[in-house]
Amino acid sequence: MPKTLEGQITMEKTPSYFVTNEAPKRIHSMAKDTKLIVVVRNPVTRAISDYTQTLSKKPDIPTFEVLAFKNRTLGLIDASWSAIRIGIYALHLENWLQYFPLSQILFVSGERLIIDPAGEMAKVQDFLGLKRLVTEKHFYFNKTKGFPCLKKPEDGSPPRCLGKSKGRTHPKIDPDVIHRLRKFYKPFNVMFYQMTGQDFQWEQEGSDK
Ligand SMILES: Nc1ncnc2c1ncn2[C@@H]1O[C@H](COP(=O)(O)OS(=O)(=O)O)[C@@H](OP(=O)(O)O)[C@H]1O
Repeated sequence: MPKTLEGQITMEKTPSYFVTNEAPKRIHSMAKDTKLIVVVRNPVTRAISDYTQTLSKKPDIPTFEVLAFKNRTLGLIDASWSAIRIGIYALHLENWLQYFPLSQILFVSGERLIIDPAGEMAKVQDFLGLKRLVTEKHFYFNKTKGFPCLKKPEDGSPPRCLGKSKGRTHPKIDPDVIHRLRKFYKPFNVMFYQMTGQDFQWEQEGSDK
């Protein structure tokens, strides 16, 4: 970590911290006033996205449908597969709440981040006690990329989209498998909404498209 000067905040991004058992205790013992930001998306889409990322590096892995089940005939989901386990957000959050109050954690909706990046960034800036400097004018929707991209109107620098590995097309997954995964996640999602006081609406039709 670089030294943080007066008036500065230091930020660090490691997605795996959220699901690492030892992380809350370690971060708390380092700085208990640390603010935490977690971007969460529909766990079904998250699992497919995770698989898509692995597949791009290891094209020979079994299909998503095969990996998702311990026993497909019995409909038994393999919750030990990391792509699935990571999406059990309530389980991971419970671990963090042993060390940090909810007020120190901001949950950003991954879906809203795509639909309304400026709106989600306003929440992030408020949470960090920053002036709302990043606003609507810093985003535009890039039709080729299919996602919002960033521009800096102040200095005239070229717009910037996230890299090729973000926003890839997902493979088509058997609808029955999607259905079973939705059912699997539902109680954990409901628990997560209760714990956070936020309804992410992942049960709505089409939210995992
Ligand atoms: N603006 C913008 N541009 C591109 N992609 C965007 C954007 N906003 C959110 N997303 C979604 O971010 C997903 C990739 O993030 P990751 O969590 O995999 O990133 S990281 O590996 O943790 O760095 C990525 O998931 P995939 O679509 O599965 O690739 C995107 O859906």
